[in-house]
Amino acid sequence: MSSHSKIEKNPKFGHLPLSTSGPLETTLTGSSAFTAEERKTFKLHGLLPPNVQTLEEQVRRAYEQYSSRPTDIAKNTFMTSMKEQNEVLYYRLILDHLKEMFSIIYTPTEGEAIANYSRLFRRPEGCFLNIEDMDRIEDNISQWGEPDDIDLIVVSDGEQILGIGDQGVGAILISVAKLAIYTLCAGIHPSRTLPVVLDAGTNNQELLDDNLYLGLRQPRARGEKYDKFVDTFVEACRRQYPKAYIHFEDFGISNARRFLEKYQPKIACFNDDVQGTGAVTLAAIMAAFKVSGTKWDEARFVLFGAGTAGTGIADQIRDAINQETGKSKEEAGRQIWCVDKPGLLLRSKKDELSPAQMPYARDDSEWEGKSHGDLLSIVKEAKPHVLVGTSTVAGAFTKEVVQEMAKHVERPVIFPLSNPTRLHEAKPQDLYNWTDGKVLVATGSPFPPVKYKGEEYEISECNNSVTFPGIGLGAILSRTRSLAPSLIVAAVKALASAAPVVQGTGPALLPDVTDVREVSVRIAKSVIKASRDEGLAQEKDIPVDDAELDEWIREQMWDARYRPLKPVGEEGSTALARGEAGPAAHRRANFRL
Ligand SMILES: NC(=O)C1=CN([C@@H]2O[C@H](COP(=O)(O)OP(=O)(O)OC[C@H]3O[C@@H](n4cnc5c(N)ncnc54)[C@H](O)[C@@H]3O)[C@@H](O)[C@H]2O)C=CC1
Ligand SMILES: CC(=O)C(=O)O
Ligand SMILES: [Mg+2]
Repeated sequence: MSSHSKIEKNPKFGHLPLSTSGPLETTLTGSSAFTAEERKTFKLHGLLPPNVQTLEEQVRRAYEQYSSRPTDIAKNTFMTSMKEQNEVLYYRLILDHLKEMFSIIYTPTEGEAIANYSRLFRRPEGCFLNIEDMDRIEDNISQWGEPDDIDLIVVSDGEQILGIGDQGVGAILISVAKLAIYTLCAGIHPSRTLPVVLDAGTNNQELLDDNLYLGLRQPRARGEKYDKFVDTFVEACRRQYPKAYIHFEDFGISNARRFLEKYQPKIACFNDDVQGTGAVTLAAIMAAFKVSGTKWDEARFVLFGAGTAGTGIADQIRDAINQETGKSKEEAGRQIWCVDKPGLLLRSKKDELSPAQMPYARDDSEWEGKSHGDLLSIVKEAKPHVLVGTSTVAGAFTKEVVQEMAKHVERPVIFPLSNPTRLHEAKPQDLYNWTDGKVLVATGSPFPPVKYKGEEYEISECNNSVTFPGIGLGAILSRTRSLAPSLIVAAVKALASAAPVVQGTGPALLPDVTDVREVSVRIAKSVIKASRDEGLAQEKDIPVDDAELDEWIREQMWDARYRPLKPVGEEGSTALARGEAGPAAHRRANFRL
């Protein structure tokens, strides 16, 4: 069997890096939406009931089936099967019910699916690499297509999945979910992507003891062997898919930033937890300050949980203060108080701090005679305008802490960002109640609207899913050689310019998920321009004119609709659902279990 989406000539732009229109060559067969002509061409009569349906009718039926599933995890499993059967229908169904389904295919429900991966498993989806088979990495990677076929690789080693820790091989599902978000929110062609898990073992005893666990049953590798594993993977990607942009997701605290610093200058890569989270949080803070009138030179920030995400956020805030006020980065860092397990980060504890935490360690002399071991004491002293949680400590923002903060600032900005929902540092409803409705809040996972004094307030979702799709789209279309920090700054500015918007009764600090496709265009445009200005863009045909650039981006965004099909005429094709055909789809379809 062979099927692939060809790179086409567009009448206006000529060659386009991504193909999103025109007929697909395919041998794939099946689905009630095949036209009468296609049924004839592909000899489908007798394999299908006679009524030809539209995609809209299929969506209606699929939505009824979805709605009949009794629990969120059952809905998630249904959607996983749907994706296997018909990718176009899967994406159309979600796009038509984006707000409702986002939390089913992404956080929080995807976290549950990942934790139960080896029990819910039906079919493998993605590329499984393991540390004991290092010699085979290049070969395994090469099976997913020709060098031009893959634009985007999402990879995780599963050590710190969302806030639920080490999930071993189940991490494949975070790579799969992030890629689905790329397609939904930025129109990245689903067949030109590759989800990867790097299985280096696991330290999750429950998984090691589970005889159904599908990953390597051994402790997580560290040190030289582990680094060689990641290096071998990156080098194999560079050789096999030289144009692909690599997104690192949910690596552990000791590795995430280390690899970002190692690879960022050399290749087009991105760490979502460090950079994506930092970018979306900064944009939400900028929007909040437009509402509260807080000035950057006086703003104070307490960041609770100074790990991968927390220090990524700290860096973005520090750089924003530096840009907005002209203060040095060192001076800017003094407006930020980072708190971790032992309390405030202090210089005297430097041996216990990571390199990412070091710039934020406070001088001990500032805190002589003052308590700095708990959040309440730190809030009392620092009097922050902004309090962000990336600690995985549910309920850490207590009534006392929040009310202490509200004593010192008119509009406390509070972002409990730990996922999944059950780990949030506070619930938005409580934050409203405790601050007389003055809080400006955004959360890591979706929350229903808050009811306060007879009004309803939408809660903005401050999740890196608002930023990474647009950044990725910009990086891919410009074929940026690397994602320099200035490209992230460009993305933040584009996002911040889209908020706040007045939504119902209150200001939304970030655009709603239903607008995120438009937001992605905006972000991608900024990233592409920045890449070109920095001399990093390898794509030669980027339009100079703004309106044309907009059109050029939109032309290359994949949408969930059926494209005409034409046969490639190979013998022996099997009956498969009608979906998008491409090399990755072909590999998925070819599994025999
Ligand atoms: N909303 C969003 O877009 C994102 C949210 N997150 C969430 O942030 C959380 C943290 O993720 P990562 O930074 O990747 O994990 P991490 O493990 O790198 O960082 C967590 C940090 O919290 C600290 N911590 C743990 N208990 C604490 C306590 N009692 N007091 C103070 N600090 C404590 C840990 O020592 C660690 O430094 C997760 O729940 C994750 O889902 C992460 C990335 C994006
Ligand atoms: C959203 C995300 O990337 C996380 O919670 O890890
Ligand atoms: Mg993550």
